[in-house]
Amino acid sequence: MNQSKEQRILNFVLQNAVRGDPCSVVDTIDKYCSQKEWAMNVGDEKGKILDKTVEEANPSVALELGTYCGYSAVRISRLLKTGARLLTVEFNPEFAAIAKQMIEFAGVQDKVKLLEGPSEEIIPQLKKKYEVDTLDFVFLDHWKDRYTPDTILLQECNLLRKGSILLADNIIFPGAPDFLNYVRKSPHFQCTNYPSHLEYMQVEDAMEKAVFLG
Ligand SMILES: Nc1ncnc2c1ncn2CCCCCNC(=O)c1cc(-c2ccc(F)cc2)cc(O)c1O
Ligand SMILES: [Mg+2]
Repeated sequence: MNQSKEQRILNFVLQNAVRGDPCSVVDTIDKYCSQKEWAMNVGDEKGKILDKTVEEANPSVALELGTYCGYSAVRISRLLKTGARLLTVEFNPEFAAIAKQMIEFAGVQDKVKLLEGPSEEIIPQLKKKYEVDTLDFVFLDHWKDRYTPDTILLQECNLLRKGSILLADNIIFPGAPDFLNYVRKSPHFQCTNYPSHLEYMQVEDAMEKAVFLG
């Protein structure tokens, strides 16, 4: 049975990156996906915006929606302080299996908890089942039409606190127009737009930061 693209990306990392070195895993995925096969990792240009936002948030507890191959989970967790943790949610079991191996190869498995399932099921479980009080940082990179309902769900579950930072990928391409409308119109969020480009392409894209005001 021929391999999936995600399996080919993982194999390229296992053969070319340095085990236990998150930066080399991130760079190796970018090398493969810019030279061999495009894939929907956040990529290095938007990844630098992600890095800056994670450093600004300096989170004790971070949530990622949409793990895919684990590129941004490795990218985020490499910046976390001692004792801090990232919960990352993946709906697709094949992607989750690849991401698990990617996270372990990068050596960040002690900082990352991979949760398999749809975001709308996992989010209501975070407090009781995953012992979360509030989230300091949330990276939205899953189904674009889930950004708004999940942002509302996070508020309903009291998972945000004054100053919680949300960062959303793909604001322009594929686009998340209802999310943009929702957070920019809401008195509960202070928004900032970061123009960029679609990963590995010269197509316009952007990220939106939305700080929860309580
Ligand atoms: N826990 C959960 N709950 C719900 N859905 C969940 C989930 N966990 C995963 N998913 C399911 C998300 C599937 C991937 C989401 N990301 C995307 O769809 C995405 C697409 C592009 C793209 C760009 C140009 C093109 F020509 C084609 C595609 C780029 C990106 O940066 C993207 O993030
Ligand atoms: Mg994305």
